[in-house]
Amino acid sequence: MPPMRPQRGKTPRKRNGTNGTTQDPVEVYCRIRPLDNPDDPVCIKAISSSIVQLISNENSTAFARTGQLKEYQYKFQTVFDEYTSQKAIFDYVALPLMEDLIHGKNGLLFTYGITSSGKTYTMTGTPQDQGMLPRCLDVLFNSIGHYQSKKYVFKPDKMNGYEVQSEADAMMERQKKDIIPGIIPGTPGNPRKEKTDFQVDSGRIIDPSKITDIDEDNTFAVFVSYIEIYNNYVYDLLEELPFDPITGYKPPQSKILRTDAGDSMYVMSCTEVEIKSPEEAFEVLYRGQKRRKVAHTSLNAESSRSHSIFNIRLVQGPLDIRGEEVLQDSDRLCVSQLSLVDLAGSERTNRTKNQGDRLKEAGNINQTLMVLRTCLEVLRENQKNGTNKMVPYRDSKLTHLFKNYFEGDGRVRMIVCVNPRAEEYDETVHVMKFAEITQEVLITRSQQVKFDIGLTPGRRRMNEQFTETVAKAREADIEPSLLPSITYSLGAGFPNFELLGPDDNMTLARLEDYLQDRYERRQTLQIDLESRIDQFRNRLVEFERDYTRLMARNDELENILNRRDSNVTKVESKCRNLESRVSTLQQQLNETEKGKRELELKLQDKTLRLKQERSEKDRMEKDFRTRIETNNNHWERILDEERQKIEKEYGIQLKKQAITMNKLRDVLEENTFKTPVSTSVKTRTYTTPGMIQTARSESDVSSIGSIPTPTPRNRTNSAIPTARPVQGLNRQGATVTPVTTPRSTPIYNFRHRRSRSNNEVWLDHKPSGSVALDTVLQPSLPRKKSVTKLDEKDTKVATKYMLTHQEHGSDGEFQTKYFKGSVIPTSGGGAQVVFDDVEVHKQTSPGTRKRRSSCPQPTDFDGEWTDTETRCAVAIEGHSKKRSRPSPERVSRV
Ligand SMILES: Nc1ncnc2c1ncn2[C@@H]1O[C@H](COP(=O)(O)OP(=O)(O)OP(=O)(O)O)[C@@H](O)[C@H]1O
Repeated sequence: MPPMRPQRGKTPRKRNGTNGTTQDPVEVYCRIRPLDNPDDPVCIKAISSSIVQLISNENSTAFARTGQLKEYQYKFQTVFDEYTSQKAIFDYVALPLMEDLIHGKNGLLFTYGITSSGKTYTMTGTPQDQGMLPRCLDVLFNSIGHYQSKKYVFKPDKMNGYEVQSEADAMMERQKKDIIPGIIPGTPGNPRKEKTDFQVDSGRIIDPSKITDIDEDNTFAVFVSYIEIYNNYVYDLLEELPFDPITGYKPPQSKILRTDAGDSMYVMSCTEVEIKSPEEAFEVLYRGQKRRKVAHTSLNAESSRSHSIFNIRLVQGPLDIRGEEVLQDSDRLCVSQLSLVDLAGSERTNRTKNQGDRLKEAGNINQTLMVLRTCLEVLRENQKNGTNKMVPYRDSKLTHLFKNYFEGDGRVRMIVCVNPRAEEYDETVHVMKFAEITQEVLITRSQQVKFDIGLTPGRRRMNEQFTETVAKAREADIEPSLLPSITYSLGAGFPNFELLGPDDNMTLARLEDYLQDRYERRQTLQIDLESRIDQFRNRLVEFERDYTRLMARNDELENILNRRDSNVTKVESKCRNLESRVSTLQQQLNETEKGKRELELKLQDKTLRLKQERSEKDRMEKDFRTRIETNNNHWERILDEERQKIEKEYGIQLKKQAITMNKLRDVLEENTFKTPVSTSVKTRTYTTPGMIQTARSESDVSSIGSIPTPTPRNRTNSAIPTARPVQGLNRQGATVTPVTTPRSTPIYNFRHRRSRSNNEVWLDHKPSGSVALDTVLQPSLPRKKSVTKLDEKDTKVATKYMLTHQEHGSDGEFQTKYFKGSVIPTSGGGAQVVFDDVEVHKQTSPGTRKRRSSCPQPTDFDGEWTDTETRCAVAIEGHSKKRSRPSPERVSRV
């Protein structure tokens, strides 16, 4: 690499023409902070040294949207789990940036994450467990140690650069600023020193790391500045605020960003404090922190409400040729800068419940982070697609200030801080996505800075050695020039040999002596040097031999170590796999148990409902039975009443008939006329089987309005005995039991018998209270007159008579009986009804109905019913033509 001139002291500068230069992605690290309560569920865990696993939960938005639990894995440069110490993180992340700083390169380290994820803790830490920032300061001062320049030798030029002052000027300024104001404590030039958290007596543990690879021919000065970006305004946290005895300190004014001559961004008139020790730096840090906007929120007791930027600037100036003083040339200065940025945490206002100022702050914080994200996205897109979209750096102060870093003027590292609490899942997903984008942004690698300005290297050492030797010689009262082998100096400067004239032999002799002396000394030094070179070469050979041996040994050990490391890695990855499997299984077990519990609950619920249904059914059944019983009773009572009424009427009629008969008998007796009763009875006997009612006499028929209720029959069709005399045949029509009651023999006038043609007129007698049936099967009465009460005149027009009677059957079903008969006029001018058919309609509930088998059982019928012909006839409403004899009781089942 060609030697480079150190750059002039500026903040990172945009480099043009990055073609051909190496680019590195932004290095992103992930740190998972420990839980406040170790038993809390987590949403993220490290599954290897570079991979984290993010797992959603039932409360997450993703689960609410998809109903599924999701798992994502994200890869980082390195993942630091909750057990990683601050020191380890510093060594890994910040120490290389410190090396860069000392080697003249710029760096940007920022912490990013949601509120309370440990950003401030990682950046600052506590005195007992310091974060990146105090450790950086420790390491810096450990490294530059006594190579520091005297105070005020380097001086900020207020335009983002530095000037060099002579030792004398610097001393004057020291006296003016530090020594004189120090006599009067508390004056503005020397603010009263305040004890800081990080002071040694507070138990602070100094980080012992040191960077040894340092250019000793340079002299160093450290400057720090501390700014914050609050609500998109830049404030200088180290600014001395003007004090008014009445109103107190004036509020700070926001600063503006400017571009310097080299196109680099800087905060104009920002205070830069030169510090000579870490303690001085902590004092400054503490002073700034007191001014920083921090507030209590529901998620963090001390939540940063602003983005804070702590800049460490290292100014390096080369020593002069003697290695004594810094070269008085500002162009030879090299300034490098490390910016340590503690971003404010992104937060969702619905979670923090912030109001007023806090809400406004949160809005600004989120806005700035959003701009940062957009800038990185555009940068990535430009780099990937070769486009040249404008990156909106100017949309926020933060991105505007760090524009140069993203355009390739220093190394950029980010620590993504994560709070593993399960509740933080939704926000952590966004953080992870941001980290993913950031890792894809490429930054041009800074080139190595060489501090070669053409002067002999090792000047400082030589000068120190010389000064030391001279001091020793003076102590021993020896002329330093007499110690050539030690001092390696040709002596004091060339004396003033001014020739007074061409004959000034004395001066010439002195000059000759001087030159001789100088030549001899040179010879001596030469010989000494050669012998030293020989010695050195021998030692070098020895070292080389040792080195080769040690290298071989080192290789061996490294191999062993690598093997061990790989074993450890394997075991670790196995452990992690097992752990993740255990947790997956545990999760499955939990889910299964949950499902089981739910099913058990459902079962209990169903059993309960079943019980309720059963009890409801029982109750309904009981209710239904009670209603049937009540209905039965009701109908029985009505029928009873009806029967009694008819009987009563019938009794009256009988009495009347008896009187008439008596009168008639008297008349007959008087005329000595004898009626052949038995013969007439015989001739008037019906031959129709199934006839269940006989007319008694003409007077009986004339009072047909009180037709008696048909006599119920038992299964064998034998009439159940009633009080009234009945004459009829059994179903077979074999047995005729004529009633031999001479006085009540009905007179049947065959001349009045009407034909059974289609001109039949039915008298449909439905006593009031009959229930209308909506069944399919209904008696077929083509022409009919419906009456609820029988009137004598109705019998004059009707040829057929049908009485409807409804009751509950033996099985509890509702049945309707239709008693059918022919209305036959009597010789006396009245009418009689001869019942020749009974139709029974039974109505059964489908639930309780017994299903008939397709093949009828013999027990369902008796007698003639079992033959096919009869069975067919049964199914037909009306009368079969083939049936010559009407059955006494036809049963139509509905
Ligand atoms: N690695 C850790 N070890 C122990 N405690 C931690 C760790 N990280 C964070 N904490 C603790 O968590 C709390 C919140 O941390 P911190 O203030 O650093 O969060 P933050 O991300 O800076 O939040 P904000 O963005 O609101 O400022 C603090 O009390 C801190 O001590």
